[in-house]
Amino acid sequence: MAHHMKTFETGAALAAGLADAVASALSGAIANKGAATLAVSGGSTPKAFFEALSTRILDWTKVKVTLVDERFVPEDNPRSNHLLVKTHLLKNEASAAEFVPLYRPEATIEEAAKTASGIVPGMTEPFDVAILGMGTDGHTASFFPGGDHLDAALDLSQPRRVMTMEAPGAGEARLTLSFSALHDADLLVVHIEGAEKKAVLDKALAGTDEKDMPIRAVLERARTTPDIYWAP
Ligand SMILES: O=C1O[C@H](COP(=O)(O)O)[C@@H](O)[C@H](O)[C@H]1O
Repeated sequence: MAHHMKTFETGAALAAGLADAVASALSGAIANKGAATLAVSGGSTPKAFFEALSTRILDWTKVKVTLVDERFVPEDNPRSNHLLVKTHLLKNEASAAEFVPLYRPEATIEEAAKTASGIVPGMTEPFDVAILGMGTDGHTASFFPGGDHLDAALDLSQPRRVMTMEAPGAGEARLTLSFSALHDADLLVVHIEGAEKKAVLDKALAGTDEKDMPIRAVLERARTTPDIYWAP
């Protein structure tokens, strides 16, 4: 499976290195076409990276930020990925960025997904940067093993869109970008930390069943070769 492995000695070094790479990619996109798009993941892993990226100097007024996936909960819920991004990324230099949330206060999650599909960046052309995480169950974005819409979410013939996902391991119902909206980002990163996640990655790399470990779709079929950022 094609990928570029980028290993760092510490989480702090990884956060700085990834922030530099993302800032450079965003600046390049702004120089080339006047604007840039960034999709980021939630969870516990990205906090230090977000803090580092928030200090990088670039024209953040030209950057649209959205989420790779989100729980169907409002922004003030402690489990909201929007809250995480607001707390750790949308500050310092990056406070000038425009954030476009996946969550919409619609009556149903299906309506929220439809509304978000018409608003969030990355639905008409590839993201400049997409940062994926990975759970210890091998999920990425909200592509969970056993997810009710997993097949459609991983189907690259499907349009770029925001989808709904429910799965036994997901907790709340989820909103997620489709794989078709993520796989061709100009810079595609999988950010993982710790020995446990490295073992999960090694297991994913050793097999092919995407339903068992959906991260394999990224490792095997993404048009952009992913950079895997890892620190112990
Ligand atoms: O549920 C989620 O988990 C993954 C991984 O999170 P972590 O806490 O293990 O870093 C994350 O990539 C995803 O965005 C999030 O919704």
